[in-house]
Amino acid sequence: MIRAHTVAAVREAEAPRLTAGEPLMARAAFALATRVAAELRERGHRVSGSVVLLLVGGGNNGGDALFAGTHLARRGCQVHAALLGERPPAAGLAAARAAGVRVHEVLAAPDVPGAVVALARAAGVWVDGLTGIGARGPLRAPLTAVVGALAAEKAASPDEPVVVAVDVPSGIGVDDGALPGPVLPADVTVTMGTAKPGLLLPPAAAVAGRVEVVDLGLDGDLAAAAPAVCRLAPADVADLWPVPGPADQKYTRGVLGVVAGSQAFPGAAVLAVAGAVGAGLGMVRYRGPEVPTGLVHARHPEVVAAPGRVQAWVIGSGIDPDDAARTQAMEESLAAALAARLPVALDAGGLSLVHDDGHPDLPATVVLTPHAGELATLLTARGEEVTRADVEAAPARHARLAAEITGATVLLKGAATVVAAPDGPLYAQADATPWLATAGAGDVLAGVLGALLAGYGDAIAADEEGRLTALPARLAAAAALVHGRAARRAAGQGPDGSGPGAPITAQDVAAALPGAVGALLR
Ligand SMILES: NC(=O)C1=CN([C@@H]2O[C@H](COP(=O)(O)OP(=O)(O)OC[C@H]3O[C@@H](n4cnc5c(N)ncnc54)[C@H](OP(=O)(O)O)[C@@H]3O)[C@@H](O)[C@H]2O)[C@H](O)CC1
Ligand SMILES: [K+]
Repeated sequence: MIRAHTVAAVREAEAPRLTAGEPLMARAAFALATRVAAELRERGHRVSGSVVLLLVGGGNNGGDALFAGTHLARRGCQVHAALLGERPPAAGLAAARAAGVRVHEVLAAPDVPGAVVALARAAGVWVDGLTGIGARGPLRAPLTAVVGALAAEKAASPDEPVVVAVDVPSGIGVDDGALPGPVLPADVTVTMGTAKPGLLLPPAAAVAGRVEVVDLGLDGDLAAAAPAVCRLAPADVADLWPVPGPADQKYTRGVLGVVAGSQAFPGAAVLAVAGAVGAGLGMVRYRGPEVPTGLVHARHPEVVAAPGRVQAWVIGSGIDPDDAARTQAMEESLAAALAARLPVALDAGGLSLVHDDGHPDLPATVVLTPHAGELATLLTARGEEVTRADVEAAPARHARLAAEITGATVLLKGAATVVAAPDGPLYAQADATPWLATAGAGDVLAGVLGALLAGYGDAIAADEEGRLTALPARLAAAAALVHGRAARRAAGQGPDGSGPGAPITAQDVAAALPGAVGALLR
């Protein structure tokens, strides 16, 4: 699992070590230089003779870049430092000059962006050491223009320069993942001591590239600080996955009640059920009208269409809130779940059940699964004037707001999926593929989540002391990881999303679930 800590937590962890004179910056700079050298080699370039450009800000972020440039110069790189801070870090500058780094006072140039781009055109690696955790707000002039010009140059360059961000891409919202202004997208972010929330949270996560965490020896101090954002890795999900044993039967594996689909949208019933059975569970009880029931049975004859004991519910996929009969069925199953303290996934039309405070203080065992538009509608219905664009610009903040207002856990779907509960860390999962943006994919995800909730349903229902209140959020993040991995698998991409992929349908994703789960458990 990747754990990300806020700027305040990092400062607090660093302070005693800096006071004790620990060489944190030296460690950081050496690791940064090592990564830059590795990037050169991985692209078939010799380190010696390669041209590296340092973009140097006025603080210690720039200091990291300068000391790293010192190491690279000593390894034979031709290193250029563009000084872009009013007061460049003196110690780093002296060390860089002594090692033969060529220093350019570009702030004195009549055309600062032009001067930087001219240096960048000659360099194979650009090291973004403008601002790190000390940045306040969007980048100020002239960095805004410099970064904009470099981003355009990178996009247009046939040579594909590598951008390595120091600690964070300069200008992102370090603690909230916002993109308040222009940022130079990184191929790799070498982050010091611990990951930062902005490297995992959308939209900024999309410009961080591959994140490499440098061990500065802060783990002990940071362990005391609860992480602000977590990202589950496959191994974490494998540890969570309810794998059956010899003593298991369908009720110990988990039975899921599915209230999805309607005469108007029968397919959603098939897809939600397919997501559940593909993820693996004891049994599905499908509750719905004749047409979707017939379709479900045609593809999943093992599904039971009769009422009975369940350990979790999926409610709402493919249901229009204006459909009175289906809305009544949704209300009844939600009421039954709450009365029995069973976990629930509320998807699509099911979200309308929390548009008013008819269910005040929902437990965190209720997991809402909106996309940005549905979350904007929900928040607006609950008195927060919010648009889809607002949610997309700050997904984590709005997911947390909805969790606080409703009491439920919120899984906000998107290119990166954010999970927020009223308490505890945010989760930010980036396991999907753009091919997953296809009709019905959300229905399948609801089924995967339902299967996981059913697997833990009895334990959650029996959890009087609240020891498992953090579990639904973790299961939601796990469902997002498996759903994304199944989509990559179905699209013919690597587990890391590599490769161009190919068109997939929601059913392809469901069909790839057993393989994706099996790959996790290996
Ligand atoms: N603490 C340590 O020894 C270690 C730090 N690490 C690295 O250092 C940075 C944090 O360094 P810090 O000096 O605290 O701050 P930054 O360098 O990130 O940024 C401050 C400089 O940036 C300017 N600034 C601030 N906001 C903006 C903005 N919106 N636009 C443009 N420029 C901005 C600021 O100028 P001021 O005039 O506002 O002072 C400073 O010049 C951390 O990220 C690590 O990279 C080591 O890695 C570990 C040890
Ligand atoms: K930076």
